[in-house]
Amino acid sequence: MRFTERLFEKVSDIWEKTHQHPFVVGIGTGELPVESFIRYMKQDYVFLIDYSKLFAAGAVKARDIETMAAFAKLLDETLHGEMDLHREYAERFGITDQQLEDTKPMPINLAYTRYMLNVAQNGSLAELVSALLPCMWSYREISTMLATNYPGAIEHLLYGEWVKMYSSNEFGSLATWLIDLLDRLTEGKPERELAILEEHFLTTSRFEYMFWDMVYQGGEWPV
Ligand SMILES: Cc1ncc(C[n+]2csc(CCO)c2C)c(N)n1
Repeated sequence: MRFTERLFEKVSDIWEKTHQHPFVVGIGTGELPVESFIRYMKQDYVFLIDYSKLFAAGAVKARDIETMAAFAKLLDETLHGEMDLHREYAERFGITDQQLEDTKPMPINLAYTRYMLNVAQNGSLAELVSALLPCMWSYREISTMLATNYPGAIEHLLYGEWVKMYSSNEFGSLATWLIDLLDRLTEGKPERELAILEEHFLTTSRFEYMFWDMVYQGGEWPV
């Protein structure tokens, strides 16, 4: 069995729970309150600033030029492709780029990015990829699930662009590249090392769920 198949099984419960989360379902039905989506966009924008640094760390840790170049492409894709989507949405809501950048991360957002940045600083390339992969892979699963289960989702005036971008083949292939990379990096690795990678994958899958819940519930600091 490929190592990533084992990972997929490990997180099946939390990913299933994510697919049923009212925020995710609300994007599909189009019934998500717009204030929740604005909160998500702003939090996600600052999330992506930190997240893109993980790709820079991946380029540093890579052992060959091809892998370095692929991480550099991911970095560029996030800062331009994906964050353009957020900037376009923000413009529709009358939010400036500066306001987006000045967003203060909520507790779960901060904990999630600090967890991954810590792995980026202290762990191996395989650890880094295990920690950052649920973000990319779970979005591919969520957006293709939404496009299949809610055929109108892609045309929705507000949330359609979101579903379209994340369910695109281009985005899907970025996740596939990382999945294949992790399988290559873990070939022949001892169980003691694999268990650490599995733990990172489960932890950040849980953070993904908590991120959706944070932007749905409010998720602010107590005072
Ligand atoms: C909390 C959160 N988790 C996952 C993603 C999805 N995502 C982040 S980077 C990337 C690929 C390259 O841009 C993808 C698909 C997100 N936006 N926000």
